[in-house]
Amino acid sequence: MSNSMSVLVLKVGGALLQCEMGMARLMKTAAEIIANGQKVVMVHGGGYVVEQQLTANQMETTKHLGLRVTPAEQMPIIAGALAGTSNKLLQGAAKSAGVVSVGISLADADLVRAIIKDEQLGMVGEVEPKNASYLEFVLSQGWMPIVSSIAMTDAGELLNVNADQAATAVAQLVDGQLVLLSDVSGVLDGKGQLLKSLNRAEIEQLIKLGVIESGMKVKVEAALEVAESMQQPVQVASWRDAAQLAALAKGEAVGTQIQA
Ligand SMILES: Nc1ncnc2c1ncn2[C@@H]1O[C@H](COP(=O)(O)OP(=O)(O)O)[C@@H](O)[C@H]1O
Ligand SMILES: CC(=O)N[C@@H](CCC(=O)OP(=O)(O)O)C(=O)O
Repeated sequence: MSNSMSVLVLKVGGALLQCEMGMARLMKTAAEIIANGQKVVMVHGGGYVVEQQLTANQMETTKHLGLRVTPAEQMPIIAGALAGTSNKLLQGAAKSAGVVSVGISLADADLVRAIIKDEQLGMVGEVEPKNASYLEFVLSQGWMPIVSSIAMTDAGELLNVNADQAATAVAQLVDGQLVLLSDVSGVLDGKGQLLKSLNRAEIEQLIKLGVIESGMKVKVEAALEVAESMQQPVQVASWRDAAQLAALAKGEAVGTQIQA
C-alpha cells in the first residue's frame, strides 16, 4: 500500500480539454495537492483534439475495442494534437493556476520502452516502464510533469499510445498512486449508478454483460493491471465533479476503487 506522500499520478481524459472551467478547477486541485507536500505527475489524453485535427485535415478515423486505429500517414497530426496542442493547453492551465509544469511525452528520456502493439492497429504503441530519472529530477525541483501519450520505438518511429495505458506505465515507473479522471463519476452499473468498488471477477462479468465497454473497458483493464502489479487500489473518478476533486485534494478515496 502506498502512503499518502507517494507520487500521485493523475490521468485526465480528452474531454477535459474542451472545458476551460474544468481545466482551471483541476489545476487548482493539483496546486493544493502540491502545496500539501505531495508530488503530482499528470498524464493526459486528447481523443477529441485528435478527432478535430484529423477532420480538419480531411482524414477519417475509427477505433477498435477502444483504441484508435492509427495509419502511419496520420501519425504527424496525432502527435501534434497530443504532444503539441493538448499538452500545451494543459501547461497553460497549470501556469495560470500557479503550477510550474514541464510538458513532455512518453518519448522523452527513455521513460518507457515502446513497441507496436498490433500491426492491424497501425502505429499504436504498447509501453512498459523503463527509466524514471527524468521524472524524478523534474519532481525533485517541485515542478509538475505533464506527460502526453506519444511514444517512440527504438528505431525512432512515433507511436500513439492510449492515455490510460500511458498512465499505467508512468504509475509503475514512479511507484505512484494512480487516479484516472474521466468525464463520468466512475464506473457505472447497468442503471447508471456508481459502483464503489470492483475486483477482477466483477469487472470480467460486467464486460461480458456489455455494461463496461469501449473507452471504459480500456480504462478498467489498465487500472486493474496497476492494482494487481502494485497491490494498491486505483481510482476511477471525474474531473467534472468539484466534490470529487475536493476529496482527492484531501487524500480521500473518490469514485470507483479498482481493487487487486
Ligand atoms: N460502465 C460504464 N461506466 C461509465 N462509463 C462507461 C461505461 N461503459 C462505457 N462507458 C463510457 O466510457 C467513457 C469514458 O471512457 P473514455 O471516453 O475513454 O474516457 P477518457 O477520454 O476520459 O479516458 C464514458 O464517458 C462512457 O461513455
Ligand atoms: C491508441 C489510442 O487510442 N490513442 C488515443 C490517445 C489519446 C487518448 O487516449 O485520449 P483520451 O484519454 O481522451 O481517450 C487516441 O488517439 O485517442
